[in-house]
Amino acid sequence: MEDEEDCPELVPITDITQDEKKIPVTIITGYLGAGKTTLLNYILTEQHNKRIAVIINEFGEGSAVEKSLAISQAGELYEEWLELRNGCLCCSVKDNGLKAIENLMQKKGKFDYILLETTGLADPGAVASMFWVDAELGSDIYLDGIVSVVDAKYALQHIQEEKPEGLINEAARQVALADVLIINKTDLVSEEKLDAVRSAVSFINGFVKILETQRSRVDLMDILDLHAFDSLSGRSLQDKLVTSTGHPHLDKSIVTVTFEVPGSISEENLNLFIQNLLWEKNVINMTGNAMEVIRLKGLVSVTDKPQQVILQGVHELYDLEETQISWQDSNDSRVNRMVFIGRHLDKKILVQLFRSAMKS
Ligand SMILES: Nc1nc2c(ncn2[C@@H]2O[C@H](COP(=O)(O)OP(=O)(O)OP(=O)(O)O)[C@@H](O)[C@H]2O)c(=O)[nH]1
Ligand SMILES: [Zn+2]
Repeated sequence: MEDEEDCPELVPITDITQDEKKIPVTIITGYLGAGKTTLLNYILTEQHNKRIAVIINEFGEGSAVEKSLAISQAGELYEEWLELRNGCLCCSVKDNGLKAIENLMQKKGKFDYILLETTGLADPGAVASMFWVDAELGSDIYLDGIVSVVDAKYALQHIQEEKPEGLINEAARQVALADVLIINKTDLVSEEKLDAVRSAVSFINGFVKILETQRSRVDLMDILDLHAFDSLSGRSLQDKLVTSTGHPHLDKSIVTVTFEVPGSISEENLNLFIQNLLWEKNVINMTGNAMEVIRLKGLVSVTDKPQQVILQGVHELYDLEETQISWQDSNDSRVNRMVFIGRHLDKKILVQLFRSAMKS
């Protein structure tokens, strides 16, 4: 009979969702040696009012000992959760962070934020995706944002490095996926160099918020609680679209493309449009290359839906979510606003395809 007390019927579903506080996760990514661990160390030793759980990736063998020394101060590598003086929790792992997060969930209540460092060569998109595919994880935590750290001295070199045909440069990919970008080690470069890094980065990702640091010293407020994936309100996206400058198309590099098309699209056609792009990869540009979308964001008007719908995509995965805002209440008449970050993107073709998907 005890089981019946937990029966879902006894508790209104709305109460469950309101009571369950999901824990935000921020992914810290960036090229080898850019300053990710320095950032996490800084956060772990600063006084702040958050209880942050940090997962540090120790993939690069060389620096592993040095890092753990810095944090544990015991000179030992550890894989268990370690409680620090300022209330934070820390764990270093050798493989992917998923297992560490699962272990961490057993300590629920001891922390209210998770920071996850990916290895320097990791594709943060794959890590981000895991929050969408793992339903069990998804009920406890949510992805708040992706922070990328670049090395001011080597960023240009890393970003511009040519990869063999078909491969995307991972440094550029990390910039493309970032919600916040930290240009670290500014002490090592001239103002001119810093300018060049700044423009290279905004060329790739027209929406990224840029911070410039030494020793990864950031204001926590600038990197936490971004709600980059859940509260992309119609207004903020519109503001972004208005202020963004059109970036010229350049083959072989990652660029940002945005458009706005008034009207509505059926859910079915919207899914087809996205799937052709993300899954089938059969959308071709003028030079015959398949468009490759790394990051996709949108505010769409779906036929027969009174609410605004938010579209979020990272690589092959995407998600359509109805917002609380209905089109009637907002001052906007129905319009679709889309942002694509990726390679071989052609705005004209994307708009044409979207328009024809609206008609059919
Ligand atoms: N000059 C200078 N050095 C820095 C700065 N920030 C970090 N470093 C140094 O850069 C090196 C790499 O920093 P980490 O924080 O370990 O970099 P990481 O991104 O975690 O490196 P991986 O985990 O190997 O990818 C360390 O020796 C740091 O002390 C900075 O602002 N200026
Ligand atoms: Zn690191």
